[in-house]
Amino acid sequence: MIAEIIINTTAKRLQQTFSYTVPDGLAVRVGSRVLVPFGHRREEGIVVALHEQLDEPADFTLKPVEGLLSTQTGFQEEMIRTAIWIRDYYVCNLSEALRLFMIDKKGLVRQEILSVGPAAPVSPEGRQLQAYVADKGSREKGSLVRRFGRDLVETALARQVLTSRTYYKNQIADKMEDWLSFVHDDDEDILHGRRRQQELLQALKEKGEGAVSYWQGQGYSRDLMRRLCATGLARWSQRPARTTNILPTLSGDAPFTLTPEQRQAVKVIGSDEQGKTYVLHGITGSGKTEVYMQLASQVLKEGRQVVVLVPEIALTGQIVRRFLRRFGDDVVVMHSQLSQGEKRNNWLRMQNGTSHICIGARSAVFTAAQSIGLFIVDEAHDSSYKQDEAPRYHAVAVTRQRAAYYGCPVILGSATPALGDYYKALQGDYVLVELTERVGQRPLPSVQVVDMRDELARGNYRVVSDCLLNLLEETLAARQQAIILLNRRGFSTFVMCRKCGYVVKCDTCDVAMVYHRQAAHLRCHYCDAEKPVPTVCPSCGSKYIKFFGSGTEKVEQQLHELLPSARIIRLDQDTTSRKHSGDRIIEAFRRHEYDILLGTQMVAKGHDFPGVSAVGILSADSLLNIPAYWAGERTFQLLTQAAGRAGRGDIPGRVVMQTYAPDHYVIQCAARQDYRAFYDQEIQFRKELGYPPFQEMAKILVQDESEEQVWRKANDVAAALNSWNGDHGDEVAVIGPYEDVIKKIRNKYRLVLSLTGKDLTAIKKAMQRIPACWQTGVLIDVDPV
Ligand SMILES: Nc1ncnc2c1ncn2[C@@H]1O[C@H](COP(=O)(O)OP(=O)(O)OP(=O)(O)O)[C@@H](O)[C@H]1O
Ligand SMILES: [Zn+2]
Repeated sequence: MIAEIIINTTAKRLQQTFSYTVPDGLAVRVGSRVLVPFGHRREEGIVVALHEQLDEPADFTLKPVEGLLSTQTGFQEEMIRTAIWIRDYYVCNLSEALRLFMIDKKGLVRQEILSVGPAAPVSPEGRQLQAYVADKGSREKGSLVRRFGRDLVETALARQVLTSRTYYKNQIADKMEDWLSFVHDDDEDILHGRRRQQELLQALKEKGEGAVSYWQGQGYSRDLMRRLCATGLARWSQRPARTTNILPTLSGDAPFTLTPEQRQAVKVIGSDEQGKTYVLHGITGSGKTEVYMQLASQVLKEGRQVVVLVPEIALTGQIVRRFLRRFGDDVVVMHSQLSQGEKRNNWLRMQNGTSHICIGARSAVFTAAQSIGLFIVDEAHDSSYKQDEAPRYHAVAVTRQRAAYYGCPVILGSATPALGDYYKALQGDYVLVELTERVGQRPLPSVQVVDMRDELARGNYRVVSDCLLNLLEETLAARQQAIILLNRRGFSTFVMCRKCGYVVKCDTCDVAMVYHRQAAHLRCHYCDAEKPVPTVCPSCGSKYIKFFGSGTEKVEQQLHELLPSARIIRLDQDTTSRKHSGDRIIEAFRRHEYDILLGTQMVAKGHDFPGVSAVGILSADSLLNIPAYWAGERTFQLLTQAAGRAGRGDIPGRVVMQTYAPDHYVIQCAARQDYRAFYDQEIQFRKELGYPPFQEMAKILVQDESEEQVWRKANDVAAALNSWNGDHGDEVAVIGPYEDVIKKIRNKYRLVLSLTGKDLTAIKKAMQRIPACWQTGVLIDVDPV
């Protein structure tokens, strides 16, 4: 048997496959991680294909695969296929794509184990060393070197007093947890008079087993459990831990009786037989989560697994908790704050089928599995599903690839579906399923658009309009809660000298620095560099330094002045940098320990706070002015989602949207929360201008510290692409290079090239082989967002 192997490295020149023979008896399959000789070294390889023999006879002898590594965390064939698709679609290395599926990327550890050799020692020290090894058994070389010194150990090896063998293993320790399981209750009588132990035994019998921490939560002490185990009726053991950092209250949570629309959605998606993609367009508060959960439980009954993607785990703790409450131990939660060992445990639980639901942010799309029966992408329009480093994949696209293999459906849930997804649903490529009403016939909030130009004309220079101030006062008086959205953090957005016009910029990026009052410095939002707050102009020395623009910090201060009794909490990158802090802020607000939640787009992410009856959007058009074709779509989504946080309890919601462009169709449609009207208008523009979904797009970013080099590199790329394009009937529009919106970040100049065409498959394939595209500093981004 011949194995085609890819070396686990990102070096471009090693991206081809290499052939090795497979020794008899070595259980190598497609997806195995193996150890192979490579040059003078040993490397980790991944088997991507197996053949009976070579296609063409080789003019050299093939080396054999030396051994299997980490049989547990190998790849399934489906993963290899998906990785190959990612390489071809996103133009990256195969090993980069394969690494996405790996839980222990750098797990390969070399170990030299020494045992007693055939030769007799000559020196007394040698005798001592050999006797020690004979007594203790084989030892790791390092530990013997520490004890006896390197010279002695090396000499013993050279003289064969000791022999050595090399092992490679994956060095990630399993994190264990204590478990309690039921054994039998035949001679239950021995518990006579010990009521609590009897109760525990009964509970155990019903549930079968559970983590010790779970039983503690049920009110049984560890001591009691130990005593029960001493009787032999129950067993105490250790297992790889399941790790959910969001405290699970494992108490059961019963399904709701579905609304007719929810029932219809469950019926349509639940009877899928062809593995279609469903756009679940449900307005805010229409109960999409319940639809997900009932479909998930159907899939579980068939013994298959479910993958649930959520935008950002810290901000979407609520949906995670709902799944945990309903499905308990069957859920693993994947997020970036887990340790390697914890991630590995979760990964293994999915791989061996101990758990059936994997819920997590973007990268959870790569979870291992036995057999996946459903993929759910919540808030599928969210931009966090796109990875912004290589490979620049989109989780929705990966989901569809994997689902095609498993023949299972994909649900793209959102109140504001991505334009491209909705288009495909209308075209019939996807299936559109709609929830048009809020649960409990609650109305959508009423929205008032405030023209900030009028405010200014009336002499109100504050960030908060009179109209919003009134709404907030009424809300607080009624003991309700409010959310305020401002998509800009910090205190002031830039600092300028009024005498000479000097703006304080970052030293390494071509952007103005933002004043952070609490931290008392200026900060660059691109590289996080800091500078002291100037008191005189660094350029002309005048003292007419002025702070312009308002961020969340400033609004917080103004609100305190306007509403002195209000309890206000801020949610933005600055207040959520510490572990779990985002989740804590959100939960404290839910418990009504605060009246106003103020923050960046984080406040608009799927939260379900029944106490919120008012929402204020301070600058509805801030995103609209970004020079990108998706600016309108992003703005509509943000506004509609933010507005949708209001009125999810018993009191109808009210929203104030402040803008300088009240007549803009995006603002108008968002105010009416009319997705379809927005879609009809926007799709028309996209069609006229040839943007996605009518054309495919790719962006190439070229970076270099030298302005001259960056132009040279970018021109090389452009020349190569144009020449390919010319040979192929100019089927792709190659635009650029031109300067990026931000000319320089972290001292690197940035140029952009953009490619558009009906079908970019061919040019992408060519790019894999064009050297100019693989220069350092050249980043290829397919379907950029
Ligand atoms: N059938 C039902 N009966 C009663 N309550 C329900 C039902 N379905 C969902 N709910 C409740 O309705 C509320 C809104 O549901 P959910 O948060 O799932 O909405 P959503 O569609 O995800 O909204 P958004 O897109 O705004 O995040 C939740 O508090 C949920 O518990
Ligand atoms: Zn900077």
